Amino acid sequence: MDHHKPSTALFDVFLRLRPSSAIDKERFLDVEQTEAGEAPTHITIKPPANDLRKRAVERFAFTRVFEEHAGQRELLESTGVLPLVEGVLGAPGREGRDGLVATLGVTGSGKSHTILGSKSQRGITQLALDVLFQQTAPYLADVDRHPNVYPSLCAADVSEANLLPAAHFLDSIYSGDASGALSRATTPALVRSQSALPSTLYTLPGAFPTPSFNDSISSNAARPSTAVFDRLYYPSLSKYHSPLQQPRSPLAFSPSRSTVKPVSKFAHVTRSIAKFAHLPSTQETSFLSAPSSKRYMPRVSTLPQSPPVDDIELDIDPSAEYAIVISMYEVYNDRIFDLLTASATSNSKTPQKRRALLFKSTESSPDRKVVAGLRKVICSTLEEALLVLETGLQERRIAGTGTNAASSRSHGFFCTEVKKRHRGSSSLSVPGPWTSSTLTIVDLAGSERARTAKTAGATLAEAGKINESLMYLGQCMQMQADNAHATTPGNLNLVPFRQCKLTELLFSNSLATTHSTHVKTPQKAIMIVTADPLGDFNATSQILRYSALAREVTVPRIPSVTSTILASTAAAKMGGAGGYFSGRSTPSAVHEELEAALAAIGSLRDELSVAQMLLAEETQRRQQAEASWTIAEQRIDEVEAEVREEVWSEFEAKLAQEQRRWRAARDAEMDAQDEHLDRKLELLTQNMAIYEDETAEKENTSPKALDDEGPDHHLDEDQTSLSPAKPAADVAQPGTPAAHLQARNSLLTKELFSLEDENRALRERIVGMEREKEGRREQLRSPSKKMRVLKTPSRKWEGSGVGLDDL
Ligand SMILES: Nc1ncnc2c1ncn2[C@@H]1O[C@H](COP(=O)(O)OP(=O)(O)OP(=O)(O)O)[C@@H](O)[C@H]1O
Repeated sequence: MDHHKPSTALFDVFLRLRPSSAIDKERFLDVEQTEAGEAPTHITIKPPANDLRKRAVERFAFTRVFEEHAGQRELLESTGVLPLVEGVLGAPGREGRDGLVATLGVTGSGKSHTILGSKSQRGITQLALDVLFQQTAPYLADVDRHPNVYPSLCAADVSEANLLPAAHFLDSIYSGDASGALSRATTPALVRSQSALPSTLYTLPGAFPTPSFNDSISSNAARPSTAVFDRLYYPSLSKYHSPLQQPRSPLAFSPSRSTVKPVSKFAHVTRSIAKFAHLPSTQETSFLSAPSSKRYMPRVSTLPQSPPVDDIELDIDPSAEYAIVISMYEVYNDRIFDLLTASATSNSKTPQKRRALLFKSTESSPDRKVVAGLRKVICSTLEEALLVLETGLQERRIAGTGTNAASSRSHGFFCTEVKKRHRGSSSLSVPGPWTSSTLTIVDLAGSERARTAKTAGATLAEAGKINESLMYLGQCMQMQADNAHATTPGNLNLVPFRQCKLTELLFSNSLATTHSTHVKTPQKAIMIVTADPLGDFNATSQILRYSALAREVTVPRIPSVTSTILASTAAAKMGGAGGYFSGRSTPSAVHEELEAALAAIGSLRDELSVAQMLLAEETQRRQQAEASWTIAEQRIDEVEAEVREEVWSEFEAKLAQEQRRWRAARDAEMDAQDEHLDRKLELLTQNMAIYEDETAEKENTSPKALDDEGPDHHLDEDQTSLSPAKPAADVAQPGTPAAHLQARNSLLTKELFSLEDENRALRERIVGMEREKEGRREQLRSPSKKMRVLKTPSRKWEGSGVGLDDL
């Protein structure tokens, strides 16, 4: 096995060249040959002959360069993917280490081919899964047989995930019964016959003509009996089959040949089929491409088996128990979407809106960010893992562009989580806690130029987002390459990975994080840059510039005419100015300097065009933001008017209510005053009656005494109307009953006076309040004073007794 040499960079960067189908194009990329036995590490790119910008030849260094003939297995072995797989398994007694493999390149350069393979070749993802299952098979925890395994795995998950055993997951997707998402019923997908296919399927754009009877016969001819087929390819599911309902092969239909090209609307499904179904090369699609609400389980038998990896041996911890958990998500327009939960994996007839997930620290993972809320599937066999992978791929955003018929429009993340725990020395001992390490394989969307890719509308907008995220990725890659060359730790730059979701997801696990009790080793990462040596020079050179571990501008290629002009110009300048160029300057040195300058100008122009594109996107985004701002402002005005209206009517209602309360209180107080007055008058009247009675009595009993006092010595009518005190002549003798009565009379008179004063004062206050109320009404009628009143409702009108306070 060829293990690459270790590097201090966060990523080891490999370059893979794809065999080009374009024969009429000029090759611009050459691999520098090395001594026998050594793998190439450098390439040079030369601008095309008709390049008007006169760019220089550039030389790039990578960890290793794979030429066109390199196969999938060579890539698996020589890029360090196997050490990554070994890393996630963990050394004996040790926790595993996270690993990341990503591909980067221009659209159509072979990223998906490298990661996911083709119709006949498996990609790194399938190969890594195969190796992983082969190595762990004897040590895999049995989720179905040991009831405590599943709950313990769920409890150990730190990402708020929804964990499911594969059989349950596949059953929920392919059973055709949305309600029974988690039932253990027989999987109808396995018993569905050809006749069950919806007839509308054949009338959809991109669909094949109705299959003939002969087609289905012929396609079945070479297949083993259905029972054998299912035992072979669905071993984990066969245990759920009812003995009464023997499962049949998932399909008995192979589409006939068709010249109908699938339209881009269905391209994402078509692509998955084209890549994984074992169909003749002319067949572009199958029944799986129809957008039916029912899903059909892909056939494992149709997936490529090559290259084999049975002979690969890795170190494994024999004292450990393992569980393999698959999850998949995509980053689309800078948002994360689960590929195993979304609409495509739903049986619902109406498409469900996809919910974006967060990359965050969770309660159980405070020191490390994770994609929270993913659906994760526990797989016991390679077949289950491949079916889950296939299911997720059908959800991924793919569209046809001018440069690739099935272009990835999102960055796809395929995560294989290896859970590991110590199984205990004896069968009775308690197993240790689960630890977890993840191998993440990323298929990045390709950078593209709108002009070459001929994209428009939503696809153009997607391209903008893709290019933007790739530009940020480029900055991070350049920074990490510079750091790798830094001589002292003080010269290290901070990799600006928080600029977008993509870089955050790719880089955040590469940096060491510590926790009070737990130190996790940073992930090991590999970047495979893919390029077509006969493809788009500008786009490819740009990717190479920011992804290469090192770059240098080498001796430029000088076109003969330019060379002559430059030579004569230089000679003239040297001769005429007497050392315009220093004495050591020769014409060839001048040429080199000028060509280097031209090369720099060329590369600046490239950067400028990217910047211009980004600027156009930003301008468009700003205009959209401004439009929505205006709409929002209008809405705010409307809402404000509504609120004002509402508050005003509420205020008026409250005012009327307060007025009613105030009137009632006033009436009550006036009644109380009247009653008080009546009582006083009554008292007075009673006293007067007593006085009259006593006087009469005295007159009757002591006529003499009465004669002494005189005939006018009683309260006359004027006295009842509160006349002033009698003259001194009328004053009775002290100690006599008359004097006593006189004293009482004067007391009552005083009291009467004070009551009358009080009464007058009350009347004046009532009149004052009436005036005040009128004044307030006047105020409220004036709109300019509305708000003043509105602002002080609590002081004036709120609370039960506030109006009365003013009284
Ligand atoms: N090394 C290779 N050998 C054979 N065929 C290849 C190779 N690389 C790419 N191809 C073929 O080229 C075509 C485009 O490749 P692929 O879809 O992998 O590109 P991509 O970089 O993923 O593009 P995009 O970014 O648009 O998704 C496919 O048909 C693929 O099979």
